[in-house]
Amino acid sequence: MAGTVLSLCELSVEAAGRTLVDRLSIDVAARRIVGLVGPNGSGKSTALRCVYRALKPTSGAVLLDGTDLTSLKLRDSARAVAALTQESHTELDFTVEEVVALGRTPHARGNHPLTDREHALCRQAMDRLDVTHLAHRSVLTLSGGERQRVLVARALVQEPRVLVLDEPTNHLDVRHQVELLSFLRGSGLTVLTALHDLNLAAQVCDHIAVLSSGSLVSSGSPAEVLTPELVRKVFGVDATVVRHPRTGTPQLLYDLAPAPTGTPAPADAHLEGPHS
Ligand SMILES: Nc1ncnc2c1ncn2[C@@H]1O[C@H](COP(=O)(O)OP(=O)(O)OP(=O)(O)O)[C@@H](O)[C@H]1O
Repeated sequence: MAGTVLSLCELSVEAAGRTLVDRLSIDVAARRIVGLVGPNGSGKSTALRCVYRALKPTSGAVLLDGTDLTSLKLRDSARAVAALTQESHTELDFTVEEVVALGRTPHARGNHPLTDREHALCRQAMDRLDVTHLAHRSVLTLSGGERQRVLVARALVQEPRVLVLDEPTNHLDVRHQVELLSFLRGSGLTVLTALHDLNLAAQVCDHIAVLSSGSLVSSGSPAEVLTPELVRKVFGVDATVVRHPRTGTPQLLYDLAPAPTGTPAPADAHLEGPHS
């Protein structure tokens, strides 16, 4: 694909006698956001691990600007690919600003202190992720959502060619979910992200790839991919697709199983209580 920065080419991962990812091919074009969705255990994190080189594929390759990542020195690929992973955490008693500054490590030469430009980059990333007020706090004292935002800030200061995010909205309250995804959408970054929330994926992703049991089962624009048939087949859930009234992106309304007979209808439920 023209303008492709990252390509997963026929990527397969086998472990413990199982195929976890099966000949997966995905292209991520420059400045585009590609979402990887699928049920628990469908292979999303495993595929992403190959991109940030925590895992070596059994076969196939990950290409960055056409070059097989495994042919690059680890330091060079670490500069180019920043990752926020399920395992991203720090047990060290560092302050928030120290952790954010660690994003410059792949670019550092020897023990040089950060330049003025790098300091400005760190400040900007902390502002964007709304963690400036936490700058001097130990990361060990942060809530899950605060820590997640610090780790995204760290990934941004890396100035990567590609940003790989595994469930970046984990732990985030709705405001910070919306802020993070709005920021990503306007950032011009090239992003490959696993997301569980299909409605957020529809709003933020240019392209969605759906994994099921390690295989790509659908790929295209959110409107092409997020159909009731697909959601039923892959997730086993009935859903109605509506259009977001302002943006027109598809949004899913999930059908819950019918409530047992005798359960009050949700609209009336608030009438129950000590005063009713
Ligand atoms: N090292 C391993 N050895 C054996 N099986 C593994 C290994 N790593 C992952 N798996 C299995 O591979 C499958 C895919 O896991 P993966 O974490 O990639 O799924 P996922 O789509 O990211 O899931 P989730 O949505 O729950 O985060 C799971 O069944 C998991 O148990």
